[in-house]
Amino acid sequence: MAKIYTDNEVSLDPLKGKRIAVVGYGIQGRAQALNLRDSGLDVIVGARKGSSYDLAKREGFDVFPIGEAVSRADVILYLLPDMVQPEVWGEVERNLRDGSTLDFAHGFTIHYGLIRPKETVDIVMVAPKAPGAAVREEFLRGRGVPALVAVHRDATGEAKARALALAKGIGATRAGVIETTFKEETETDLIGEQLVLVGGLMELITKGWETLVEMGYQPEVAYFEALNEAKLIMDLIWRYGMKGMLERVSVTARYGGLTVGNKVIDEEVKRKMRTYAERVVSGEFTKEWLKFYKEGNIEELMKRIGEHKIEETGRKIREIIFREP
Ligand SMILES: NC(=O)C1=CN([C@@H]2O[C@H](COP(=O)(O)OP(=O)(O)OC[C@H]3O[C@@H](n4cnc5c(N)ncnc54)[C@H](OP(=O)(O)O)[C@@H]3O)[C@@H](O)[C@H]2O)C=CC1
Ligand SMILES: CC(=O)[C@](C)(O)C(=O)O
Repeated sequence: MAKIYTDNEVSLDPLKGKRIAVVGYGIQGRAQALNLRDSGLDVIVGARKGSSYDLAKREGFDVFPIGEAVSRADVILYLLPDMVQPEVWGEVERNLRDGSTLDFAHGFTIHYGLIRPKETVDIVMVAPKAPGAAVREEFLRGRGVPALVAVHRDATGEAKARALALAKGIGATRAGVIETTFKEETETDLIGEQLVLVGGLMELITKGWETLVEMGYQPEVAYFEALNEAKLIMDLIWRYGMKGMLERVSVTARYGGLTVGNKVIDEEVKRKMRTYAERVVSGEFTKEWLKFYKEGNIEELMKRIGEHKIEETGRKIREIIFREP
């Protein structure tokens, strides 16, 4: 069983008296900066001029150009998009102080050698296993989201203590933090988001919805069934596990789910999962993603699902379900 660090085992002391620069005030940057500040730590933000810069200012942070923020900090959270990190790296590297700690929320650029920090800085990772919105929302509820921590290089002799303190500062030790490596976090995160969390879920839901609609059922009924209720069932699995969920749905659903589910998501699906997982480990996915990032257009890819009929149905339903009271 992996060692899971929890709140009472971890101290913020390694970060006391240290200035933290959060570079990038986006999905993770904003959530982590707000949580760290609420935890009583000294936080500044590094951002380019634009909407994130303006938001960070509005939310009370001292905001600096990225290089200047880095030069002022002892601990730097490098929270730009993975593919952007190498492009901005020069401005960061020129301003990194010896003995500082460089933190990542995903191991991608270090694991694949896209950036190579100088020997005099720590390289650590605190990777929330959740979207940024949940990192903030759970923190405000007095809870936290689990995270992974890793030390790629310990130049200061304090790298792990600082990483665990960062995990505590964003609230992750309230849930639990597992120590890993940059390799394990990077590969499991890429595999998990492709096979299950993003790719797998989108396709399972849309193909379930399409099946119902093509059989002549109302799209809205199909949406309630295949998407809206999926979240509620997932909540049960999240809180009570698979068996706990089964104990909280009808006996008919229990039987149907247990006897049909594994015929739809069968061994052939699992074989394909393994194929695409190996593609991550071999580096083939990253090579393809690097090429697409340079030559392709992610917005074009987004259009494919954004224009899917389920989205049209969903927009209408969400306007009603989430209407202001
Ligand atoms: N999204 C998530 O929930 C999770 C993300 N992560 C990891 O966290 C890290 C940050 O990702 P995420 O928060 O999604 O990033 P975002 O896509 O939210 O972008 C973060 C910020 O980067 C800024 N930015 C984009 N391009 C540039 C540029 N060329 N120069 C300067 N600033 C730029 C944007 O500011 P502007 O407003 O100026 O465009 C934006 O605010 C990544 O390593 C990611 O893998 C890990 C777990 C979950
Ligand atoms: C939210 C999360 O952890 C993801 C899906 O891996 C990501 O956004 O990179």
